[in-house]
Amino acid sequence: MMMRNASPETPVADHKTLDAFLDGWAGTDPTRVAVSRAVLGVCEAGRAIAAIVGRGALEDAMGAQTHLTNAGGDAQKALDVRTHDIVVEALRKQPVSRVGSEEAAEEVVLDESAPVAVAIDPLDGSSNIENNVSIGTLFGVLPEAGADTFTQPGSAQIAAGFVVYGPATALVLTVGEGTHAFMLDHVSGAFLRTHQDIQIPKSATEYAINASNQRHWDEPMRAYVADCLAGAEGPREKNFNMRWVGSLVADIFRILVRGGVYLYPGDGREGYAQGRLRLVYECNPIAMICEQAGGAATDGRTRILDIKPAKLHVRSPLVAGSAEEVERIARYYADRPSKGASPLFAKRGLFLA
Ligand SMILES: O=P(O)(O)OC[C@H]1O[C@](O)(COP(=O)(O)O)[C@@H](O)[C@@H]1O
Ligand SMILES: [Mg+2]
Ligand SMILES: [Mg+2]
Repeated sequence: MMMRNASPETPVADHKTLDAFLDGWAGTDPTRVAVSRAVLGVCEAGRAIAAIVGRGALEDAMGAQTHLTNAGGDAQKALDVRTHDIVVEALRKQPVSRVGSEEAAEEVVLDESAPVAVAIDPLDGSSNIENNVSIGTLFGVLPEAGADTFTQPGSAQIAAGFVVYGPATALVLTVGEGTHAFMLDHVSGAFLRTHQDIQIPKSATEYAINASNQRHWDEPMRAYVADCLAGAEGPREKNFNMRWVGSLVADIFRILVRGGVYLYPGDGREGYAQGRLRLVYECNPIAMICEQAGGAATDGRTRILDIKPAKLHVRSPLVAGSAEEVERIARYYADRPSKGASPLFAKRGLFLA
């Protein structure tokens, strides 16, 4: 992992506690104190969820279908519903006005006099719950703005992060001053900083996409991936590797460590015109984390953090990770019509290298 200002005076893994980090950032500023407490609330929930996930199939309420669906039309699994309840109860103890959750059609109002709100995906990577593969919790902290709270653009976020329940339970966090990672010490219960001021490598030789949807993708994405697949003999003149965990948090953690791009374009399947991911509690937190780590995030054309959501559960395509690669993909979108596949367009990729 590359570190900004790395030098003998700047430790890369100072093991500072999350509490000390947040105290240092917040000081006595009332909004920052509330943001810090909201983050600590998510982490309290994260500790509880990590303990459940760590027991795997020994736990009852995990990957079983509930026969319920969420606002996005996804079938809810037992752990989706259980983690929603855990995060809401943890945030109820903090100065949080409302929670906009993937697993509740309407926002959950807690205390309208509180200064900040939390947008959250309580359980990211639901298809991996029963597979013993990393899953996570994704969140953004927004200023309270009444009925308009969750329709603020992502640039309004004061903090964003995710907890990934993998071999280690890790918190990736930004409060607008770089992106940092903390590992959960399961013995003490503390989150300790292990990655200070993460910098995503600018260029990439690895991409993450669900390639089984290739025939449904829009034309710019098809052309981009075709050029990557052509490798050293193609217009990019270098070989690419591909990884797809199927849990956004795990794919982004890898990109923070070694670079690359995460891709979920709009596609031709019914309901997928804007891709699969939700703007407010998935794309926006990831975009702030990536930008604060020197990376970038767009919907292919527009900076994610500039998009004004029409409502809480709207979807958005996502292109996130290494800055130069995200910019290159934006050129594929700028140079191509948004619809229609043609071998001519596939060739035009040659001119974009
Ligand atoms: O199943 P697909 O189409 O490959 O999509 C996988 C993507 O969907 C997600 O699972 C969506 O998140 P949820 O699990 O919270 O619905 C991402 O974590 C992941 O990157
Ligand atoms: Mg998710
Ligand atoms: Mg989810």
